[in-house]
This record gives sequence, structure tokens and C-alpha cells, in this order.
Amino acid sequence: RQDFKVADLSLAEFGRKEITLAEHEMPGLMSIRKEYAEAQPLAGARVTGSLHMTVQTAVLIETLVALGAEVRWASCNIFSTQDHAAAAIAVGPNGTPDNPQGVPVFAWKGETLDEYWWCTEQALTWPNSPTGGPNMILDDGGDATLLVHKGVEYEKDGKVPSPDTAENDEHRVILELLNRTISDGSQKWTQLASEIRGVTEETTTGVHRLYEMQRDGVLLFPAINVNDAVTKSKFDNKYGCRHSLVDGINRATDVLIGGKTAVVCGYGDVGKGCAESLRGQGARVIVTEIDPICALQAAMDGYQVTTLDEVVDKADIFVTTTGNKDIIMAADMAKMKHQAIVGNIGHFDNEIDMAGLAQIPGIVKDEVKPQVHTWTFPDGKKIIVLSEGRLLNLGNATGHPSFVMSNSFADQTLAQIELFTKPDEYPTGVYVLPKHLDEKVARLHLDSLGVKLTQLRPEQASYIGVEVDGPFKSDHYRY
Ligand SMILES: NC(=O)c1ccc[n+]([C@@H]2O[C@H](COP(=O)([O-])OP(=O)(O)OC[C@H]3O[C@@H](n4cnc5c(N)ncnc54)[C@H](O)[C@@H]3O)[C@@H](O)[C@H]2O)c1
Ligand SMILES: O=C(Nc1ccc2nc(N3CCOCC3)sc2c1)c1ccc(CN2C(=O)C=NC2=O)cc1
Repeated sequence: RQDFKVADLSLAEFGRKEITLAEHEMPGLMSIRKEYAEAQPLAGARVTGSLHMTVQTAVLIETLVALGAEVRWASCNIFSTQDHAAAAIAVGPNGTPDNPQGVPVFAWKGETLDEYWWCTEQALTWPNSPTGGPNMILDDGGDATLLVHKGVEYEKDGKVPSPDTAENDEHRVILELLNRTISDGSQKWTQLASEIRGVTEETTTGVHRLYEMQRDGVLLFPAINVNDAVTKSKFDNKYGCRHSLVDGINRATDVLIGGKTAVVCGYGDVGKGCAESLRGQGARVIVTEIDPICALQAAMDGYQVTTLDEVVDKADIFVTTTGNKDIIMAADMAKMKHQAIVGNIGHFDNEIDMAGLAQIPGIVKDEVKPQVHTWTFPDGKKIIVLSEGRLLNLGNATGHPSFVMSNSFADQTLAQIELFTKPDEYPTGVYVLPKHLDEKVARLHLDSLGVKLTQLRPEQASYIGVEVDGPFKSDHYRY
């Protein structure tokens, strides 16, 4: 029986070529492989991963394996798997599609909800493990951690709520899965959870869930909040979006950005990256903000800062980056110029009022190509909406570049080593990555950019109250 499930093994060769190219752009992970190859710090680790199965994630997986870990993987989003990356992981660097020798991976683009949770369960179920499960989780959004915790909770109660009580489809699927796996009285999930030394969490959503479980006293094992590492969030948010916003707009529209007027709603990390990249293309960038400090920053950075109302009928490109909802409403879009471009790179899918747009009498939606639609108003004026209001850098491009993910995934790898090798230092709770490791991740990326770091001299170190080799900043320093 094959211990993997992917869309098409014949894509493995293509996946391997892209993984090899990505390795060159992920110096942080490749340096970690070299540094720890001998020590094998993850020997004995059984890591269950629930994180977008992409080319970059494949490099992360093979780094964990290079450090001694056994790994089982599922994606954390039903659409985010790159099938060629999943195939390459299943086949492995030394295998062939006829003789796969890779990592057990359960992921394909376009999973149903039932399939998604089946994949997550497969990644959590270890055939040759004494507990039947992992001893480490690497999570993105918290679904793997959730399944384990709900399983243990319902086994303690001796019963699972009826799927009829489910709040939504996803909740129903989870209850059906747990009903199926708990009915035999095997205490599967309690057994499975018993040896988990910890979880490392990639994103804000998953971190929020962890802090809630800690607050409610139900957290079963320690967690490292990787999201708030400076070398993760600053790079994801500012430099990742600075690259992938324009990538998405270009792939979607091929419009010349130079000379156009662009509105960036929000001037946080993501907005700063987006404004800079649009300005870099020669656009005149206007910022909208609610926060006087961020508004002042935008003004100091030379941007006009005004309200959407003031410019909605004049600008050519609109990008939302706020993490808030209802930023661009249907009434705003009705006022926009002919063929104005509207896209979101901030929160899921509620920054742009797509529901309101669809309800305008006589509006006509037309697909130009996947993830690019025109919406024609009754007066004939049309606007171009990207990714149907969802994250345009993912729907119209390929997310963040490998170098950005190298920072985030180096944080993940060091966090895995921390929790796996120093269990006594991490009693159950939620931690951030120690700053010296955050700085280490940055250090690992300097050589490849030709950076020469200045060495602090002892008298200087004592003068500013830090150690010669860092940490160089206090925990509350805002980079
Ligand atoms: N697409 C991606 O690849 C990607 C990557 C990283 C983060 N994100 C998401 O982008 C969002 C923003 O992330 P961030 O790190 O920049 O957050 P942030 O909090 O630093 O910035 C958001 C900014 O929007 C402003 N804002 C809020 N409501 C507003 C409104 N009504 N009008 C104008 N401005 C408003 C806030 O004052 C804040 O300055 C989050 O949802 C984050 O999850 C997406
Ligand atoms: O979410 C991601 N990707 C994604 C891709 C396509 C897609 N298509 C969708 N739909 C919606 C319904 O209609 C059909 C189309 S949703 C969706 C999501 C995603 C996030 C972070 C990283 C992290 N990352 C990078 O950024 C680069 N490498 C990474 O691992 C990846 C993907």
C-alpha cells in the first residue's frame, strides 16, 4: 500500500528541477543543512507537517530529513498544493515514479474538505510509531494541532458531538472524522498526543488559536510562535508582498504601471512593501490610513495620504492591505474609472465587497482568464477584479519568492530543533523564537547577498549594553 497520495507522480521530474533551483535561492535552509549535518539534531523526530505543499516547502521538508527527522506531510489549504512539488517529495531525490522513495505526502491542488481532513489525519497517523503518532508538529493555521486537541478532548468526554450540531461544513467533516476514529475506544488521539514534544506555528491565525488554547488551559504541549519572528513576519509581509504584488498584477493584466495612479489602502508592513513596489514601477502612489502614526510615516515617505472617497474616481489601480474588512465597497467600485484594476493582498477575502458588487442590478461578471474577471456596470463602464477579492499574490502569482520563504522556513527549522532537543526548557506554553535565533536566521542570509557585517568591539558592546555577538536589540524593539 502506497504511503502517500498526490495528483500525478509523473510531475516529479519537473518538481525536482524547480526544487533544485529553489535551493540556490534558500541559503538559510541550505546553510542549516551543512551546519547540522553531523549533529543530526532531529534524529528520532517524527514531524507531522500541515503547511502549503509548494516548491519552497519541499526544500523545508528535505532540510528536516537532512537533519535526521522522519516526516509526514499534508497541505494546510485545499488549493495551495503545487502538484509537481508534491510529486517530487513523494518520489524523493533518489526515487523514480515507478519506485518512489520519498517522504509520505498527502496533498493535491483542489482537495475537497473531506479529502483535506483525510490528508491531515494521514499525516498525523504514523504506522510504525509506538504512539501511532508524531512527536513534533509543524503547523500553518493550526489545523493539525486542532485535530489532535479535539480528538483528545472528545476521548476524555467519551463521546463526540453529533455532526448535526456542526456550525458549518468544515466543522461537520471534522466531527465525522473524529466520530469514526473514536468509536473503537482505542484512545487513538490520547495515545497519539502523549509523545508530542511541541508544535511550531507559521501564521497569525494559528498563533491566535494557540494563545486561546493556552488561555483556556487546554494546550497539551509547548508551542513556538514562528509568525512573530522578525525574520518571518517582516519578510513575509514587507519584502514578500513588495515582490509578489507587482508579479500578480503583471501576470494578470500586463498593464503598464508606470505613469498610473495607484491607491494602497493601509500602510503597515504589507502596505509599505506594496507602496514601494508600485512607486518602483513609476506609479504615483496614494495611501489611505486610519492610524495617524502610519499615515505620518507614509507622508514622510513622500506619499499623498488621503481618503478613498477623494481619489476613487481618479486612480487606475487599487490595492487593499489592511487585514480589515469592507475597505472597498460596491459603491466605491461603481465610481471607479473604466478598466480600473482592483485587488487585495491583505486579509482573506473580505477587504473588497465582492458580495455587494455581485448584487448591483445589471452588473455582468466575465472571466477574462483564471482569477481575472471584468465586472461591467449597466452604463458600460467596467472594472478588472483580481482573484475575486482573495489574495492576488497567491491567486494571480506564486506567492512569495524562495528567498523570502528561506527566512520563514529557517525560523521553522530552528524552532523544531529547539522544541525537540530542549524539552526541559519549554514547559507547556506559547513561546516566541529566542532573539539570538532570529538574528542567526538573518546572519545565514547575508553571505549570499554579499553583505559584510561590522564586528562590534567589546568596549562598544558594553557601551550599548549588549553582548559582542548579540542579541543586539531588546525584545520590544520595533524593526
Ligand atoms: N498576501 C500575503 O502574502 C500576505 C503576507 C503577509 C501578511 N498578509 C496579510 O496582510 C494583512 C496586513 O498585514 P500587515 O502585517 O501589513 O498588518 P499591519 O497591521 O501592520 O497593517 C495593516 C494596516 O492597515 C491599516 N488599516 C486598518 N484598517 C484600515 C482602513 N479601514 N483603512 C485604511 N487602513 C486601515 C492599519 O492601521 C495598519 O496600519 C494581514 O491580514 C496579513 O495577514 C498577507
Ligand atoms: O494560500 C496559498 N496559496 C493558494 C494558491 C492558490 C489558490 N487558489 C485559490 N482559489 C480560491 C477558490 O477559487 C479557486 C482558486 S485559494 C489559493 C491559495 C499559499 C499561502 C502561503 C504560501 C507560502 N509560500 C509562498 O508564498 C511561497 N511558497 C510558500 O510555501 C503558499 C501558498
